[in-house]
Order: sequence, then C-alpha cells, then structure tokens
Amino acid sequence: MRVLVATAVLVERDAVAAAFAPSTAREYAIPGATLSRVAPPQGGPAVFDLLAAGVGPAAAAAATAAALTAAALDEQSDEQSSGPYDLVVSAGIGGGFQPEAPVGSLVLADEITAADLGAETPAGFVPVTELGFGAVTHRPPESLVRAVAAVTGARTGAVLTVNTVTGSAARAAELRRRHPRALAEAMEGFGVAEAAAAHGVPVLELRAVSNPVGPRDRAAWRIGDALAALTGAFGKLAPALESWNPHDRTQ
Ligand SMILES: O=C(O)c1cccc(C(=O)CC[C@H]2O[C@@H](n3cnc4c(=O)[nH]cnc43)[C@H](O)[C@@H]2O)c1
Repeated sequence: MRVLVATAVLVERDAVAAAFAPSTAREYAIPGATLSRVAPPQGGPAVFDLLAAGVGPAAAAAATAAALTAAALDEQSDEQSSGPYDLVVSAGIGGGFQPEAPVGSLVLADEITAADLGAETPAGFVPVTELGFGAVTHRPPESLVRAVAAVTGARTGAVLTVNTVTGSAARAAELRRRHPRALAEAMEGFGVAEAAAAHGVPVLELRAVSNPVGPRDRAAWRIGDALAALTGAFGKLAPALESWNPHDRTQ
C-alpha cells in the first residue's frame, strides 16, 4: 500500500516521520517539494511518502497534486514502491472546538469541509455549491475512518478548512452554528482532499489539537504536545491502513 501524508510545515512532517524507522528515510524531488519515503518500524508492505506541502489550502492542493501526478506517471520511483498512491492523509496540528476536542486530543475527519468558500449575501454566508459551483465537502471512506479511530483513539467529526485562523469567540460560534458537527479547524485539509479527489484517491484528515478555536492566545498554543500526539497516532496507524482494502470504497 502506498500512502502520501501531506503536512503543512516541516515540524509536522518530522513529527510524523518520528513514528517510522529512521534508517528507511529516502528523499525524492518532485516539482516544488521533496518527498521523504519511510517505512513502518514493524515492517510490512506499506510505503509512506511524507510531504511538507505548505500552509493553506492552495499550497496544500498544489503540492499534493504534484506528488500524486508524479506517482501516477511513475517517473522516479523504484520498482518496489512505484505507481499511484492508494491513500492520501492530510495531517498536522489544528484548533479544537471546545469542549468536544480538548488540546492534546486527536480528531479524525469523517467530513472535510471548506468553511469559508462561498459568498457573503444579505441573507448570510452561502457556500459555492449553492451558487452552482464545485464542492465544499469531501468524505473519507467510513470503514477506514472507523478503523483508524479505533486504533488511534481519535474523536471523529467534521474538520473545517479555513483561510484565516479563528481569533474570536463570535467567529467560533458562527462556525459551529453553520457546522454543528465540527470538532476542529485547520488550513489544508480541503486542498489536499481536492487534489486526492481529482486523482480518484481516498483521503483522510488527522489533526492533533494544539489550541482551542476561539479568542486568539498564541502563547497558549501547545504545539509540542500536539506534535507528540501526532507521532503517537502515526505509530499506530500503519497496521490499520494495511488491513484496509483500498478497493473497498463502500461506506
Ligand atoms: O499565529 C498566527 O498568526 C498564525 C497564522 C497562520 C498560521 C499559523 C500557524 O501556526 C498554523 C500552522 C498550521 O497549524 C494549523 N492550525 C493550528 N491551529 C489552527 C487553528 O486554530 N486554526 C486553523 N489552523 C490551525 C493550520 O493547519 C496551519 O497549517 C499561525
């Protein structure tokens, strides 16, 4: 099984890499980015390519699409680990809606939703889908969400993709009013999911909560705790992914 893991920044990528066997890391250049290829410490057939794709949905979509296209064209890979990816995972830290997703906890998306992709109207925010365009939600395979949540202990719910980190109680309340199932927000999931969908590859989004969604208090972000939670989750992930049949797209 070939898995592409897209984080935003290098510290998140390194937190994911810490769950894998360090001696297995090899680097591959793709247009605009570098892939780190690692293997689970317990062995097994899975290959994980880690990508620091950049902050925000546009950077995330561009780098993820480049990696997916390079794999599909199979230009650089050696024979053992060549060909298209079976799964893309958007991973990193995120803000947690309180009290459901406390700092340090894990959130796994059963729905990846672009929360601010739309138009403001006199009647309020209208998503692009209601204007007749595109998509605002991608849904990971239910069976895979169940399996990964079971091994990682992650809470499952909607993870919102935002272009602006929420900084007030009023904005947090507005997002929850529009998305009552939201457990977390971050800035890349929807971009990663759009790229995956264009390639017909299933997607997951896994977030370790570094801060509450709400009034801005950057000094209170617990980034180290969240990165440690991310490492722990990826340490448990490989067996669950390997036992999942990527061709089983049934919900
Ligand atoms: O402090 C700032 O001004 C600031 C502005 C933009 C981005 C950041 C980050 O550090 C974000 C890095 C990364 O983390 C995710 N993240 C973490 N917490 C949140 C949140 O509450 N809302 C949205 N995204 C969050 C995000 O995916 C970024 O890529 C800091």
